[in-house]
Amino acid sequence: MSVARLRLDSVSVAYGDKAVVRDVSFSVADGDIACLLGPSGCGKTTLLRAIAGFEPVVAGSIALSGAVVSNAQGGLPPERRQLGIVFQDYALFPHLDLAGNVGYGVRGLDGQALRRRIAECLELVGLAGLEGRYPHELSGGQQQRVALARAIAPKPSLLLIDEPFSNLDTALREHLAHELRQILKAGGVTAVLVTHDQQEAFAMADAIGVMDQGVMLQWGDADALYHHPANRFVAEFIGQGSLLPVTREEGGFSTELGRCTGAGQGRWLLLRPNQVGLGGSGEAEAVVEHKVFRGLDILYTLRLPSGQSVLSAAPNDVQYAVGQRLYASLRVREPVLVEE
Ligand SMILES: Nc1ncnc2c1ncn2[C@@H]1O[C@H](COP(=O)(O)OP(=O)(O)OP(=O)(O)O)[C@@H](O)[C@H]1O
Repeated sequence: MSVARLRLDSVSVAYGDKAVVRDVSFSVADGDIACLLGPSGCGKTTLLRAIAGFEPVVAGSIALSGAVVSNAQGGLPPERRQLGIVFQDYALFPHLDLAGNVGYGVRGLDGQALRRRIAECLELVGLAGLEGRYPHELSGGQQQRVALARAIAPKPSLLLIDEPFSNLDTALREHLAHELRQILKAGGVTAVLVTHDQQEAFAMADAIGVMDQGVMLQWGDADALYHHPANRFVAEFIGQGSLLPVTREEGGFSTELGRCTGAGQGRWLLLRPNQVGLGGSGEAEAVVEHKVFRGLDILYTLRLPSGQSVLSAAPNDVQYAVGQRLYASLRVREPVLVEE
C-alpha cells in the first residue's frame, strides 16, 4: 500500500489549556483534494495551521509522506515542510509584478527555466501572459488566483488553502470551486482546503471531513456523507436533512408521515427535501411555514401536527402559499436511520 501524502493520528491542538482540536485522525492520498468542513469556530483553521507547523500539537502526530513532522515532542519548522499555503489574507507583494510574485518562492530555477515555470503557473490559473502586471491592476478574484499560482509554483508536496473564496459572492464561489478543482487536478497538486460551505466542499473535494467543536465527526466522500451521515449533526449540516422520530415495526418503521419498509438502527429517519412529497392526500396534514424560491424548485418548510418541522422541495409549477394546509407523505426508497 502506498504511503499517504498526509496522515494525522489522534492529533490534539490546544490554546493554553483549552483543547480546540481533539483526537483527529485522517489521511490524504497523493493527488487527492481533501476538505475540512464545519461551522465557524469548530477548529478547521487551527488544524490547518498545525499541519503547516504554525501550531504545536499536544498529542498525536502529523506525517508528510511517511515522515513525522509534528508530535507532542516538537516539530519541523513550517519552512522545512515543503508546503504551499494560501491563507485568508493572501497578501501579494504590491511592489512586484506577477512574475515577481509567482516566482518568489521558487528555488533552484533561474533564467529561462524560472520564466517557463512562472508562465506555466499563470496559465494554470487562467492568467497567461500577465507576467508584467502589478497586483493593483487586477480584480480581487484575479489576485486570489495569483496567490494560488504563487503557492503552486515551487511544486509543494502539499497545498493548504484556508477559505479560498471567503470574500466572493455565492454564485461566483461555486463556479470558482469547480475551477479550483480543475486547476489542482491539472497540476497534480495534493491539497487540504478549509471551508464552512457545504456546496463548496462538494464541488472541490475527493474527501471531506466534517468537524464540530474540535472533533472530526465523519471523514468520507460527498456521497457517503450525504447518504450515510454518521450522526445527527452531519445529517443536518450536510444537504438540508430533516430528522423524523421512528417507531420500529415488523419489516420497517412508522413515522408521522407514514410507514416505510427497510432495516437499520437508529431513532431518527433522515429525510432529504426531495423525499417529502406534497399534495392533496397523504398521511399527515402539514402547514407551510416558510418557502424559498430556488429556481428549479421551491423549498418549503412544513410544520407537522406534532410540531416537528420538515423540508420539502417541490417543482415550481404548483405553488403553495405560506399558511396553507396540505398533505405531506414519505417518498423514501432506502431509509437511512440516524442514532443521535
Ligand atoms: N490564537 C488563538 N488563541 C486562543 N484561542 C483561539 C486562537 N485562535 C482560535 N482560537 C479559538 O479556537 C477555536 C477554533 O478556532 P478556528 O479559527 O480554528 O476555527 P474555524 O473553524 O477555522 O473558524 P472560522 O471558520 O470562523 O475561521 C475557536 O473557539 C477560537 O475562538
